Amino acid sequence: MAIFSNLGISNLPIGLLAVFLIGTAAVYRLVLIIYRIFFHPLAKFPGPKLYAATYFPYLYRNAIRGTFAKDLLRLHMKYGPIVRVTPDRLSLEGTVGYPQAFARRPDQEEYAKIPETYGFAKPIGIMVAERDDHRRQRRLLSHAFSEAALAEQETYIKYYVDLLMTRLKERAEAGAAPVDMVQWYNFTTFDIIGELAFADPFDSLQNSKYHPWVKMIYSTVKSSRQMLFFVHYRYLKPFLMTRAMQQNAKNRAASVQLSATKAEKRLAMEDDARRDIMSYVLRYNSNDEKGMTHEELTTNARSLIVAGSETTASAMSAITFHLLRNPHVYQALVDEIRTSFAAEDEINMKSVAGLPYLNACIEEVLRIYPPATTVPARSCPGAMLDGKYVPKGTIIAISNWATCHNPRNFWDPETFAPERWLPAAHPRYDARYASDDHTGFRPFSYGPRDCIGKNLANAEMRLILARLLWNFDIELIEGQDDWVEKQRVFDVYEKGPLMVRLRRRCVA
Ligand code: HEM
Repeated sequence: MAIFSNLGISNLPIGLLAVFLIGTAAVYRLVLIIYRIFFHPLAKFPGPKLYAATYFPYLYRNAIRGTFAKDLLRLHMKYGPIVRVTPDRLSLEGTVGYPQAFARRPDQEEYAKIPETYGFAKPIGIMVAERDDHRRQRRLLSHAFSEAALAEQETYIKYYVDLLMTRLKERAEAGAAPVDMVQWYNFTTFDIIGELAFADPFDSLQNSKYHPWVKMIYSTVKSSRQMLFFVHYRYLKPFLMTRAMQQNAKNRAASVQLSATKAEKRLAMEDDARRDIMSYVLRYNSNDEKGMTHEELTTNARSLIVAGSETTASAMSAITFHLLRNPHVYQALVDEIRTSFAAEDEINMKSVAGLPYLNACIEEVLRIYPPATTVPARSCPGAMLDGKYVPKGTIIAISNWATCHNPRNFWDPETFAPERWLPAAHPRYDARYASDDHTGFRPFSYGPRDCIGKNLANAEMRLILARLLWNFDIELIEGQDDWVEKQRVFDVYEKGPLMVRLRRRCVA
């Protein structure tokens, strides 16, 4: 109350005092809004005024409604490659963001990761570590993702792709009832990465059902996103925090615990005959300051599972959807796969890497349906972007979705056209796509923190797709045209089932 007596208002009646306080708060908000819209250093960047004035529209659409990742296309089409989306946040198209902010910046301060956006309290682990710590961990992990390591891991990957084929053949033979491909791709990618990171698959393919941890993972990612809303609007928590959100938050805690237990189990193993990701890290990990700490090892094991499964399964689900909706593309890919090999056992990671149309289909799905719709945000160190100064501490994030769907960057962007990625010498090359601007197409991000698992992801996608189309004729069950359109995004796509009918192909 000393403050009130200093202001000389301690003797005001309580009602008047309340009016005074509310009035002061309202004037403060008004002045703040005017400042943010007209005088803030980011005022020179275009965007809706409401977004510049308050965090609410961005946070509500992003964290609660899950529509913001796709809304960004409209904003970028209207305002250009840089749009102000909150008082202190800019959304960038990849055409500006990748070359100007994400590229290597030797001798300059980096655009730093923001641990809270991942739900991390501390900068531990490769995803959020600061520059030097990141470099050390990345160097150690990169042994496990080299071409040579990938070749050694093929045995594990092949085992699960074989198992997927077996399970799908069982389904096809049991009367061609429709199957949900989202679920089967999830089973496969989680089993593979579980085997590679923990030496412990989730046995989803074995049991033909979700492991509870895998089932939880989507809700744990969603929970991290939703909680960001309540960081800004704590007082709305009792009104907007639904039972489902509370359950998501509990799932997140359980999932962190389970992955720590699995990682501990792997670290306790003495099996140096294994050639999984951990075996490489441990082989090069020393006990001096260049190695990874125990906490980093366990945190990274979980990060690999989250980063390496959902993303690849999303891309696989979407490629299936787009192929089946575009029969001429489906047929061209089937023809390439079925004429390139004499027998199924010729299909391996090396032999599929050279199939141009298959590679073009994968590039195209990563464009039209980038598994990371928005690349994790960074904090600007104070730098020029597109000729304008962006102050230190401004949050920037690149929208892959807006970049890849903007007709300024890609001709006929809503059409699934693998032809745009073919070399001019290919018989299916189509010159209409020659004007596409590929600068902003970086589905695996760019620079020193780009995706370490991109070779693994591409290898998995090529192998699964080639084996699938070798073995089956596939048909989309009707009534699913809006499968992509209706998906919301909470960092990852909220995918519904993708129902297809599989028929075993008759091989003479
Ligand atoms: C289609 C599949 C995938 C896509 C589209 C994808 C995309 C991405 C993106 C956009 C990033 C963020 C980079 C940044 O913040 O600048 C990332 C990081 C990362 N990804 Fe992937 N990813 C995929 C598969 C995988 C796989 C299979 C693994 C490994 C098992 C993996 C492991 C990682 C790791 C460890 C990071 C952090 C790298 C670092 O900070 O140095 N990803 N990925």
